Amino acid sequence: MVTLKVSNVSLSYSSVKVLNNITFSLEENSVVSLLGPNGSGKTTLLKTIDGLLRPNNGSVYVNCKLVHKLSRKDVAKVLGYVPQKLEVSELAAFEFVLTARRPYVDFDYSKEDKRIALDALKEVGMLQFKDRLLTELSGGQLQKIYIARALASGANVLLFDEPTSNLDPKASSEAMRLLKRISLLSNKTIIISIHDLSLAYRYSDISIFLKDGKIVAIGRTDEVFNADIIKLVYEIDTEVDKNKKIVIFYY
Ligand SMILES: Nc1ncnc2c1ncn2[C@@H]1O[C@H](COP(=O)(O)OP(=O)(O)OP(=O)(O)O)[C@@H](O)[C@H]1O
Repeated sequence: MVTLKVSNVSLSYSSVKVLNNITFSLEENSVVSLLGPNGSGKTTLLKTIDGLLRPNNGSVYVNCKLVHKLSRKDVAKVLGYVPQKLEVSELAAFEFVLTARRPYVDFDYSKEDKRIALDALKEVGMLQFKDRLLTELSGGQLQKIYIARALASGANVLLFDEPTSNLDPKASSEAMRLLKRISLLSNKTIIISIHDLSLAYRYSDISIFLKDGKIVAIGRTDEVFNADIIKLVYEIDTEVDKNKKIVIFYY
């Protein structure tokens, strides 16, 4: 089932066009890598999908609903956006994950809300850290708590802006494995903006390559990931090793 449809989206900051006629549809149970050099428009596209930025042209639909017509409360029920810079407040992990239930709450969180938050913490393997303050977590642990919060929101389209950028190699692959598992178990569509080509190649089902605000290539990762596309997008020489599922760079 198609969960996200981006149709002819263009967006300019002042007079500079940053997204140029972006069109694609995604289905549930998929991990999607959003790739492209610095400044190619990845964050702008994620924020536009989340309704934080309004496109000059085109539309974004989630579960067939036009995102820019929804209230922020209703957007939070269908889309979870996790920015690159994770904010750290003086909340315990459980309290923070519970805030994902705010759009559903009139007065106070229900037993069901609390159960959903605990289940999400369990899902990401962080139940034992539920009472730990966010300020006292490592970068990898904090990323997992943010993933738990996105899960607890009930949204079926989750957007992550460079979730691995501050993580060491082990924590990065753990986070990607977790997102992959969640997409399969919970019927989510997960878009991840990412610079690590090997992680994208190994863990994503679909890849979207952006350059100068345009889609250069989109399709199944095993079909679109090749040295020619990477050269076109990043202007570097690589070899894509299909057996080891890694991208080797020739500097
Ligand atoms: N608020 C803004 N006002 C004006 N220009 C902006 C604004 N935000 C981003 N830009 C410009 O839009 C372009 C796309 O930026 P964006 O952050 O979407 O790229 P990106 O692909 O996410 O980059 P990176 O990989 O470095 O995070 C860049 O040229 C950037 O300078």
